[in-house]
Amino acid sequence: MIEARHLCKEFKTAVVREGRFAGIRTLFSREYRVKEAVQDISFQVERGEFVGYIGPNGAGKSTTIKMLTGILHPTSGEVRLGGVNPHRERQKAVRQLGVVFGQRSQLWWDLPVRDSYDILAEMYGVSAHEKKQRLDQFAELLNLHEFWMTPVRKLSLGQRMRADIAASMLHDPELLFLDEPTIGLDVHAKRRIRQFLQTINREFGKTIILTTHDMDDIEELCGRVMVIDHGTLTYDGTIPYLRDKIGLPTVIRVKFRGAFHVPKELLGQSVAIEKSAGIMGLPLPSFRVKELDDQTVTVEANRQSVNTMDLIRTLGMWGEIDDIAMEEPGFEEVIRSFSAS
Ligand SMILES: Nc1ncnc2c1ncn2[C@@H]1O[C@H](COP(=O)(O)OP(=O)(O)OP(=O)(O)O)[C@@H](O)[C@H]1O
Repeated sequence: MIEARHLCKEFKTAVVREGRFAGIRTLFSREYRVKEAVQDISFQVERGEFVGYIGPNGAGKSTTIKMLTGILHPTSGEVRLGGVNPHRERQKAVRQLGVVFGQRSQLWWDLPVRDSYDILAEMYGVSAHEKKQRLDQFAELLNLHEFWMTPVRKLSLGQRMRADIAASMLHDPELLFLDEPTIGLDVHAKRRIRQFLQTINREFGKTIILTTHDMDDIEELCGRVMVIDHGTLTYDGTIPYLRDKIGLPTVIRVKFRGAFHVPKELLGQSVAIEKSAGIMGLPLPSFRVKELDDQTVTVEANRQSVNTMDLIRTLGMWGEIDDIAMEEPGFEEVIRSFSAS
């Protein structure tokens, strides 16, 4: 559905001069600074995928999305959306493409929401019957009825986002690009938008690319995640694989029944697991005792190197285990650690 081949984007900005008449001297300056915002990015997205596109501020996410949607011309490289080049065949590309920028609305500020849909339907050649059918469906899924007749400028941020997402889907595109659609929204509004996106992906088979700083969005919605940093793609795969690759420790809380004994000197220390057959020359797998109280011991272990059953067996030697809870590292932590590494 999407094919990006060796995409690059450079921005040239004039070097700002200092001192007297700086503004005028800058205007006539021939000195430029080149920013390589996106450097040689290639990937493919299949029909029906839900892909998260994430990275730190200034990494190049919006620039990539703008190139994919045909808004920005790449300095070099090529994009194909369902076989169509969005820069050369703009009209054909926009028919199969919906775009939502969280920071900017595509609706008419002073018109009631419903009127904006009438204009968009006219622009995209959507028949009255199709428009009604789709709007009925979206109105129910996104609860648009509550602000149907309200001018866009009077909508809350959550309402505006819902109205914008419905607008982007009015011509029934196969592909939806969303740039920060949940930015600034409360938990309730985020949930509603996530549910809608899930429905159009799973039930209607739409392909979705989502850019967000909200890691819960990514974790709840995306089967695949692409990480961009300093303009280059640093990861492309699933979330569990990314977690494994980083190897952040899993936190394991063990509650004991009755008396148990953990030598106090082990607190904060690494404890080796005496497992059956270690590999010659390699250190024994270990875990770290993080906290200790009357009933529970909290330990950290890297599940890449530690077998959970071996770990539980070792903890079982300290007392009778009543309950075990495991906490995987949060996705945000995984990404932070990935970018730092
Ligand atoms: N029109 C432009 N002219 C010059 N530099 C630009 C332009 N647009 C973006 N940049 C620069 O390109 C780099 C990538 O910007 P981009 O907006 O794509 O990042 P981003 O990952 O979307 O960031 P954020 O999460 O903060 O929105 C940044 O260093 C930015 O300053």
